[in-house]
This record gives sequence, structure tokens and C-alpha cells, in this order.
Amino acid sequence: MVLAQLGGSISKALQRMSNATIIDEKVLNECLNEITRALLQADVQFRMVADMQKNIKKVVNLDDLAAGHNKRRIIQQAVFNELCKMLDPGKPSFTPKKGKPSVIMFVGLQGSGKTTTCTKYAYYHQKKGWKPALVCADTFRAGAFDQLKQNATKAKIPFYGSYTESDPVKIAEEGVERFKKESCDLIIVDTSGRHKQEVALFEEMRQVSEATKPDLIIFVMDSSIGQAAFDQAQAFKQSVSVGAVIVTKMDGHAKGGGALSAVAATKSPVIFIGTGEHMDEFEVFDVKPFVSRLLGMGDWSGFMDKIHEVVPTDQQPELLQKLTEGSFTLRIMYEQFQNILKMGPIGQVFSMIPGFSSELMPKGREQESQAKIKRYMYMMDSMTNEELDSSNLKLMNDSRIMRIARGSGRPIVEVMEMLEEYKRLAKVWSKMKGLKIPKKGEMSALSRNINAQHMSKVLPPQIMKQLGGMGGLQNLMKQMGNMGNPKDMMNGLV
Ligand SMILES: Nc1nc2c(ncn2[C@@H]2O[C@H](COP(=O)(O)OP(=O)(O)OP(=O)(O)O)[C@@H](O)[C@H]2O)c(=O)[nH]1
Repeated sequence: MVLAQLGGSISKALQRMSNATIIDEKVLNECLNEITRALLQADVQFRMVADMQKNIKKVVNLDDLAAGHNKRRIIQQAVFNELCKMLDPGKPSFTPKKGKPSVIMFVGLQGSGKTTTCTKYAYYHQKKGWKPALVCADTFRAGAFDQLKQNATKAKIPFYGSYTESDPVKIAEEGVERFKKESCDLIIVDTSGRHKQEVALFEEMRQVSEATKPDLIIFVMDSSIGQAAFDQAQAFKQSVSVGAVIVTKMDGHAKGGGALSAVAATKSPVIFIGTGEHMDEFEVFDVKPFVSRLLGMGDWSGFMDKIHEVVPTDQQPELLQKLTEGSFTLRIMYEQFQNILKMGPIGQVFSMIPGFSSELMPKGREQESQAKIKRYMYMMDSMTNEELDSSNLKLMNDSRIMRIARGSGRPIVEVMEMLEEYKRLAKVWSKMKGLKIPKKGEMSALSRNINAQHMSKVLPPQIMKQLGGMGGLQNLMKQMGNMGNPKDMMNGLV
């Protein structure tokens, strides 16, 4: 994975520092120098690295460190924040609205993966119910139109282009106009790839932009781009108003630091990343989880943030009590997963089991979700009885998490995800006040003790609507009567 080496080097530097008995200025400097070297070796721009070092020094107060605070955590947090800052311009990009026509123009260097990414972007939105269309305004590269046509046909997305017209501005204008008339809500314009020295091509890009008045210009960038990245990206930004970035080929082994610099140069957020050549190898990008993974922290900060959200003693005493009483343990979650897998992928039923709502089993993605549940179960297979029977997440310290990841052969971030899921479920269950929580092999207790009031609290609103509100739910539960397990609950539904 791109940037993995950089992440590894930074983590090592932090580890070495935290092994020191006393963290004084010398130790901190050594650590920061090591991080600086790693960033430079990964092709991050010098000025950015220097700024980052200065900023970290500003926020890390050595007196605090001497007072026995968790040094590693403080410095790690500062490094984490700086890396996030590098990738996060602090303002979101334009977000198109379904049903309302938006023109999205793609620009980027030759071979950056622009044409592929245009189709991935269209396909991603099409799956979510949008009506996308593709316009090929790349008249520079022979074969560009054929490539777009082929991709678009495969994904059943309407496209527009020409074999004879050589003016990209004309094609772009015509295409946009046509798809607006056809009520497409996402009109994607692919332009020719260019290099910053190609003045004429930059001028052409400006003209396409002026003619089509895009709502958003996306700069597509190959993650393997090296030191030249910053200047290249800046050249694009200066010519047209780039509003978002997509980084491609994140599945490769390139150093990737250049991509970090280029993102900073455009001052625009990364919105997606490309992770392969196939149409669906495309992911929404989030800065914090990305940097966490980069530093080998898992999504630790998000996880801790959420724990604090969920378990602050003063704000949610009831939840804390539930969690610490052991009412919903990881073992119970494991058993619930077993039940789900036994039942097979039958969408709607999952919403009938408290907490196992559409979030875990999104409709249409049951197979994928099943695989995820299985992975969670492998991880739980690597847990000790103490861990499975405890509902105190504080028990799950770094070394336990690492051990579970190693034992199950899964990345740390997935263990964090699984614990995150547990936390979500524990939260839902805590709302089931007064309900007898099923013990091992006692799933039937759930359906005997549950009442419509409890159920309505945990069912997603759309399911409640489908059931006909509270009245419908009460009827359904009456019908279910003494049915002993969730499978029977399902029979009442389908
Ligand atoms: N591994 C991998 N390959 C990718 C990814 N995105 C694109 N590619 C490949 O990169 C190559 C170039 O992609 P194109 O889409 O043709 O690039 P382009 O930027 O449109 O090229 P120009 O029109 O010359 O500017 C193709 O072989 C793609 O399959 C990705 O996320 N991962």
C-alpha cells in the first residue's frame, strides 16, 4: 500500500522516543528529525516538512511531558494532527445534489487515471440512484474516446464524444447541453491529460472550463507522483479552480509522499481514492482514518473520541452502567453474529434484531456484509475469555488489540472497526432497559421478553414506517407470539 513505508518509519520514530526514560528536548528533536527524514524520503515537499516540524514543536510542551503525561500519545497526537492538517484544507468541496444537474470536470496529468476515474465516479453515483453521463473532451490522446466509450458501455452510463470533431470546447459544450436536456444530474467532463509545461493544453483546459461552467473541478492525481507533484498540482490550481482531488493507484507500492504535497498545493479536499483498475475499486476518502492507518494507529483517535462520546460518566451514566455491568459483552455479539450467519443473507430480518440494522447489513450488500461478520468473528476467536466476557472497553489496550490483529491475521484497523461495531451495538442495547439480555444459547429470551416499546426504540425509522408504525409493530409482535428465535421473527415478516 502506498505510504505504508512512511507510516512505518514515523511509527518507529515515535516508538523509539517513547522508549526513552526521560523525554527532553534532545530526545524530542531526534524523534522529529527522524520523522522529517522519513517524510522527505517519501517525497513530501521540503517546505511542508519544515513547517510541520515547527508546528509540532509549538504544540508539544516539554514541561507537560516531564510531568509524566502520556508522552508518546501527546507527540503522536501532534504528528497526527499535522498530517491531517496537510490533507485537510478545512473546507468541504462542492457536493452535487441528486436530481439537480451538476457539471463535474476532471483534469490531471497524462496517465494519472483520469478517464478510468471519471467512469468510477459515475458508476459510484449511479449505484446510489443518480443519473450520470460522461462527456469525452479529450481530443488530444488518440483512443481516449474509445476508452471512455468502452468503460461507459460496460457500466451502462450514457456518453458523448466525437471521432471527427477536434475542438474539445465544442464537444464539451454540446455534451453538457445534451445531457442537461436529458435530465442527467451528474454530467462528467473528461479532459485531456497535460503536463504543466504544455501551455496550449492548459489554455484549452481553461476554455473548456469557461464554456461548461463546471460546479466542481476535480484534479486527478496518481499517488506515485514524486517531488514534482507540488508544482504540477499548483499549476493546475492556478489555471482552473480545482475544488477537489482524487488520488489514484493507492493500491500500488509507490512512495506516495508527493501526493500529500500535491493535495496541500491544491488546498482542496481529497474526496475519493482509486484502489485498483476495476470500476468498483474506488473509495470515499476520510482524512482521519487515513492518517491513523498511515501511522499504524488503527482509527485510534476516532475510536477514543467515540468512546468518550459514548461513555462519559457525567453525560451518559445509564449507558456506562449498562456497559460496566456486563449486560452486553463481545461474547453476546459473537453469538448474535452466529445467529445471523445461520439465517443466511435475508436483508430485512436483521433490522428485527436490536442493533443489527441496515448499518451492518446494508440492503443489496448482504454478501459483503456476511464476509465482514465472518472476519469480525475470526478476530473474536483470537480473544481471551476475559475479553469476550467483559463489556469494559478500557480493557482493550493497544497490546491486546495488536495481539488480536496478529492472531486473526487481520489489520489493526479492522480490529478497531469490530470494537467500534460492538460499541454501537452496546449503545443500542443499553436503550433496551428492563429487557432480559439473552445469555449464551438463550436467543429465545430476546423474543419472549421484548415488547413493542423496546423494539420501536431500536428499529431504524424506515423499518418502523414499513411496519406501519407502532400499531403495525404491536400486531406483528402479537402474531409472533411465542416464536422462539429470530428466524421465526423473520417468518412473521416475509
Ligand atoms: N492499479 C491502479 N491502476 C489504475 C487506477 N486508476 C487508473 N489506473 C490505470 O492507470 C492507467 C491510466 O489510466 P487512464 O484512465 O487511461 O489515464 P488518463 O489520465 O485518462 O490518461 P490520459 O488520457 O493520457 O491523461 C490505466 O491502465 C488504468 O487502468 C488505480 O486506482 N489503480
